Amino acid sequence: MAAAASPEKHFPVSWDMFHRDCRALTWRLAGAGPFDALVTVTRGGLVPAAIVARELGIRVIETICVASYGGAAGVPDTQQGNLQILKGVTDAIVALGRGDGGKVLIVDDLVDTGKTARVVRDLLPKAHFATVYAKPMGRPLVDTFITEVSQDTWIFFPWDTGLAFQPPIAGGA
Ligand SMILES: O=P(O)(O)OC[C@H]1O[C@H](OP(=O)(O)OP(=O)(O)O)[C@H](O)[C@@H]1O
Ligand SMILES: O=c1[nH]c(=O)c2nc[nH]c2[nH]1
Ligand SMILES: [Mg+2]
Repeated sequence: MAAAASPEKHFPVSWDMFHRDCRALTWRLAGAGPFDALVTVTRGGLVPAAIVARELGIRVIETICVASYGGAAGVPDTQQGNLQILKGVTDAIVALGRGDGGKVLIVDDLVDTGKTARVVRDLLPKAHFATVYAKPMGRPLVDTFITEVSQDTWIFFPWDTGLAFQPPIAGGA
């Protein structure tokens, strides 16, 4: 199944909300550890990974670099294309993620269709997958998340947005 072609609902997330939700995620993860390494799915996973790693005291951090959404200039990247792994993880992390003597935590900002999570899971099948937000299609692929939004909702992260004038509701906005 594909992602919602043109998400109807908006879920804007402020920096404060995001920080609070990442802390809540960490509380939920505390019982699932301890973790020997954290793998963050770039780029969206980088911000929650920094917060979760700080809270859980994880210092071994690796990236898996994946790209799949690419929109036209000036609009959100709501269309998912072919998923590309631009950089994988080291053999040592792959061994840990297969359950060889340690525990790996994967962190991403959200799971939507689950396409990204499936590719990362195939690489690290025994790792614990955590996202801050989840949509129904991708939810079965993650072990821990904090907030679920509907499939036709687009989540707007603070690093993708800024303050802007909002027309009054009475004007038909
Ligand atoms: O469940 P899916 O439908 O696969 O979508 C989820 C992925 O999409 C976004 O990443 P994106 O590929 O847009 O790159 P980015 O992290 O660099 O923004 C998001 O950060 C997740 O990694
Ligand atoms: O900023 C984003 N918001 C979303 O809802 C989403 N889904 C996939 N990729 C996404 N990126
Ligand atoms: Mg991403």
